[in-house]
Amino acid sequence: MQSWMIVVALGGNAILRPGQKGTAADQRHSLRSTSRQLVRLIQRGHRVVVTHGNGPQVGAILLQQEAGRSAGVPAMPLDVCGAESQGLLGYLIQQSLYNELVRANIEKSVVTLVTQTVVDSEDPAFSRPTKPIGPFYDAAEARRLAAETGYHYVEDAGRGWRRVVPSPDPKAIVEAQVIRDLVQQGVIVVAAGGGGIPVVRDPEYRILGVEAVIDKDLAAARLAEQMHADLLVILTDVDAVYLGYGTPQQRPVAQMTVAEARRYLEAGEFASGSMEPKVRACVRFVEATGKRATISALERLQGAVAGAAGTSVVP
Ligand SMILES: Nc1ncnc2c1ncn2[C@@H]1O[C@H](COP(=O)(O)OP(=O)(O)O)[C@@H](O)[C@H]1O
Ligand SMILES: NC(=O)OP(=O)(O)O
Repeated sequence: MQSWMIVVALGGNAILRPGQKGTAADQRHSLRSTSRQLVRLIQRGHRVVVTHGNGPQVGAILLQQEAGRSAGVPAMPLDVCGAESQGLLGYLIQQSLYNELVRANIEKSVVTLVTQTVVDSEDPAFSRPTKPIGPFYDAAEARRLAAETGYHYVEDAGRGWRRVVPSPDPKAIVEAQVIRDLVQQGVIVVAAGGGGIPVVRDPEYRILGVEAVIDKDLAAARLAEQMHADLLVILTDVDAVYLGYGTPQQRPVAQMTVAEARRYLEAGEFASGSMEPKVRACVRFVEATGKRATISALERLQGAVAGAAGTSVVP
């Protein structure tokens, strides 16, 4: 049996299902089946690093900051809210994985690491917010909120209007080496949640948090690259990447080379803000390492790792 180091990026539906409000119980419930799938990988001898999105959660934490203002509670900036979301989700994932490991009679430690991701302070993304976070609003409500707060709202993939914040490109994961050391020791690590807390370097090489939310798929690719992972797995709510998605001619892609993926990206086959960053993340990882990356649904995780389900991106 091959033992791979695998970075698994969990999509939104691994934590919250459509129609759920986002209570702790909702998130615990969804995470139970997610953890079962991850533990099956561990049973097969793979070493796993788990990363996850935070869009709904960091948006909710921001709203809680604003609600607290009237009670005189100081509001925290977006980087601190990102750190809070790593703690919130890391705790739920870590506990859920722990319980599934106990159920499977596997003795392994699980830890969550508060993780920082270096971005470029000159990244043009800072003046062009694109990352949707928090709840969905109807158009009128979004217009009212925009006028009231000065925040930016956009229509998100036909699902409603959401606040958008800057999303700079992740350059490096500050804690990558310690994550790798822990994984080599057999520890299951939850890291770089929400793409990691965005930080910039000053001329003395110190780091400082900045107000943004990083795309978790692009950050997962950086993490996988820095960890020398054997495989990057991006889990979402579709079984594969499709060409002609949403049209009567749509067809799943079982495998694409980096060159083919680039051609499809240029042709606009993948919606920006959803499938486009996932494919781009895979291209980055495969190009940098010569290894394979795969995009699939949570329920197909075992098949996707084996290369028998989902969409594989290969050199
Ligand atoms: N070409 C495509 N093939 C498959 N899915 C696509 C494509 N283009 C856009 N999508 C959309 O991408 C969505 C997954 O992106 P997103 O919701 O951002 O993922 P997650 O929250 O799981 O990270 C799918 O539900 C699908 O509607
Ligand atoms: N940070 C991030 O990409 O979160 P979502 O996947 O929830 O949008």
